[in-house]
Amino acid sequence: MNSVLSKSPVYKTHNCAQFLHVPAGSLSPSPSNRRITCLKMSCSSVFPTLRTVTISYSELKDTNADLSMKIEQGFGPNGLGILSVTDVPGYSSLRENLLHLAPRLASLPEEVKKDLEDHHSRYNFGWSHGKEKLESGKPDMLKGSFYANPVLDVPTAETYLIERYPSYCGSNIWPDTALPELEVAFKGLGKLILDVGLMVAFHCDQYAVSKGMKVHVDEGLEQILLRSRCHKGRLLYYFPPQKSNHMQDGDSMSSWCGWHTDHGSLTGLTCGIFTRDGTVIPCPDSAAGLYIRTRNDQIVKVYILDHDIPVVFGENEIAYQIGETTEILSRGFLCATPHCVRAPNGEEASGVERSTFALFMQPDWDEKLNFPKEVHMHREVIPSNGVLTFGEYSEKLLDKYYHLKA
Ligand SMILES: O=C(O)CCC(=O)C(=O)O
Ligand SMILES: [Fe+2]
Repeated sequence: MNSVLSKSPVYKTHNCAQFLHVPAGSLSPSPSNRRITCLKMSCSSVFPTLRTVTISYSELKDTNADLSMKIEQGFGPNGLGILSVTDVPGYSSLRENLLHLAPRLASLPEEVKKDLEDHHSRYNFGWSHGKEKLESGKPDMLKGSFYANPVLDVPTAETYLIERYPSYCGSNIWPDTALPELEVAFKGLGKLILDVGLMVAFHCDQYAVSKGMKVHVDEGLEQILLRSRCHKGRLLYYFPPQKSNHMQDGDSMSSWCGWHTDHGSLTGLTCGIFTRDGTVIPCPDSAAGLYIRTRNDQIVKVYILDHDIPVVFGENEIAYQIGETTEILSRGFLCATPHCVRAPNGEEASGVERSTFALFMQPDWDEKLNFPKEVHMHREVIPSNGVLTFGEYSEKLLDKYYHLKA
């Protein structure tokens, strides 16, 4: 395996931040009706900041609550593209437990991390560092990722499926000896974000119905996600400036994570933590963090007002974004969210690391996707009958972007 690894080309993956760049014309020109304020950033540029739409956990779990307005403000054609869920029981400690393990994982000896790599899945299971590409085409050394399915350690035992869809059908790889806490912490947070995400999906379906869309009882977002074996968590660790090259690209908006839309259905995101030598610190550069491009082509930094102090969305909130597959299947009622992550700049940014977690909720590899006649994304991979399984669709996208087979 090592000899294969040493010769292996650099891959980009579907979950990777740099995988899909947003075509300029793909965003709706309609004006956003969200309240916009401006924040002066340390780099002397001014970016509008918007408060995320928030839904409390108790509202969300009430299946009789009409949350259509909030779903529309968050995910609809004029929405911001992100909403966050507050007051989720047990969330804060699960988040802290897992995010603190990211710097520890990243600082394990290289040979230990090598054993956690999975070339066959194009590094979509286990440890991945320097296997994905930056916008410049150079290997992405800025961050390390650890991928696992938080629900199923072995999604299938069928060899032909593992060969056909290695990025979904492979098995989890846990650092049982080097970092045994990781498995429990990863699964705990991943499953909670999934459970809350299913509730978000229920209300997305209700919204689509309220807009007159015919959603067959088995074909709504909630049911598609409920029966999927393809959910994938990604623990992200952004290396501090001196250990990476990002100072070279430091002035660009997407210096830590390029502009992209996620490929699956719904992504759950934690608010990242910033650390120096493993100790939590406030982020030294208010311009650093998650950015979103709105439907009217405005770039905004995502804030919520926490005790009236603007901070990157609340550390006790789970943010959700729409992925491309949902935009396609909902015929545009729910829109994918272009986003990127900016690294901190300046003297004080030295030694600053960022850790966060994303859960990519996506349809099962066997799920038949009926594409509409008019699609503005990846038209060339969709056959004339408009039907592909999610597994086929994902593999075609990997081939399209990378021309590389594992
Ligand atoms: O680091 C973040 O906050 C976002 C990461 C992300 O967008 C991704 O992994 O797709
Ligand atoms: Fe993303």
